Amino acid sequence: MIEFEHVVKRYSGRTVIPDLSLRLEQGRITVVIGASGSGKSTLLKMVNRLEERDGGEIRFQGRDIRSFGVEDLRRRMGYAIQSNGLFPHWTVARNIATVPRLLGWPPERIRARVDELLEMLDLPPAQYRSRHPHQLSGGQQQRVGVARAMAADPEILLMDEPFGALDPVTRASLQHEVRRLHQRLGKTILLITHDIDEALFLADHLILLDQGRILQQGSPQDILSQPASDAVRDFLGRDDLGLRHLALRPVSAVMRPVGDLPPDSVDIADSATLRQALSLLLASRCEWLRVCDAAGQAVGQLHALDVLGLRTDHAA
Ligand SMILES: Nc1ncnc2c1ncn2[C@@H]1O[C@H](COP(=O)(O)OP(=O)(O)OP(=O)(O)O)[C@@H](O)[C@H]1O
Repeated sequence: MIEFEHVVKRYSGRTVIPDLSLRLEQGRITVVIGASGSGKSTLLKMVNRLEERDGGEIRFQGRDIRSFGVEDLRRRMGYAIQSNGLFPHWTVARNIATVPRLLGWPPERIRARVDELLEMLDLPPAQYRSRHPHQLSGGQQQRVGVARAMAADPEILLMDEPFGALDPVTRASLQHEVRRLHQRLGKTILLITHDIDEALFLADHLILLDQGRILQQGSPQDILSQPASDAVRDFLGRDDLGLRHLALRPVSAVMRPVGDLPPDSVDIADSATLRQALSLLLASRCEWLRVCDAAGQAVGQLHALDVLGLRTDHAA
């Protein structure tokens, strides 16, 4: 859906992106991760032409992005940024309605869409529709920023560190929200972050950027299991590689059928990751976990060695 071919970008004669080629596939979450100054925001802004490239070509739906009117292009691409960019004197509803109003949607349709998005993002419309941004928490403001980016049902969502300014708990909850929305709506998303755990959690396709060049790209699993260089290993945090692997696998992938369990076993949700399972085992000092579904029904069980990928007969 978006292709970069030998793209070059310079600022005042200084090259920040020397030669970048990549593809963003339809319906996929592509995450670009890189250190500060590696060119992530520049890459993203070249997609909606907030920055113009100096060489190469960028295509959207097979056409050079310069062949679209800038306004048309931006309406087809939702844009959510770290500082959320909400207009302080406008209500939440008006902020979300920015693009639909520009597109001349009838008021009933706008109202229905605003309410639908507020519901989707866990902000009950009756309570939040008429508030102003300063009457919201940081996390709620970010949600409204995401709702606004999605309002006119864009073909692609561009997200520049959308949860950057949030505390870890709110950040984790919004990451889950984005995953859930993506599973439900199947939108193409390009998200930028410098947080490796966020990148591994959200990405279908991960691009590691360093000084405007791609160090490696692929699925999080592929990159973790086959880092292409020491630079990539450093990027992934050498000492935490194993734990990051565990964070990508759900307990349901390795659990055994329900059977007899010692009385001190502890419950874990079937949606939890092996990393969470390991943490729970360490904290509770038990050997066995009972895996339960959302209704609390046991659906399997897990021994500590299963979590570590070391299942033996001894633990059977
Ligand atoms: N408008 C500009 N004028 C001049 N230089 C710029 C401009 N915008 C960015 N740069 C430079 O281009 C390089 C890449 O910047 P960019 O903002 O794309 O990086 P980034 O990876 O998004 O960084 P961060 O994570 O800190 O936001 C940096 O060296 C930056 O100083």
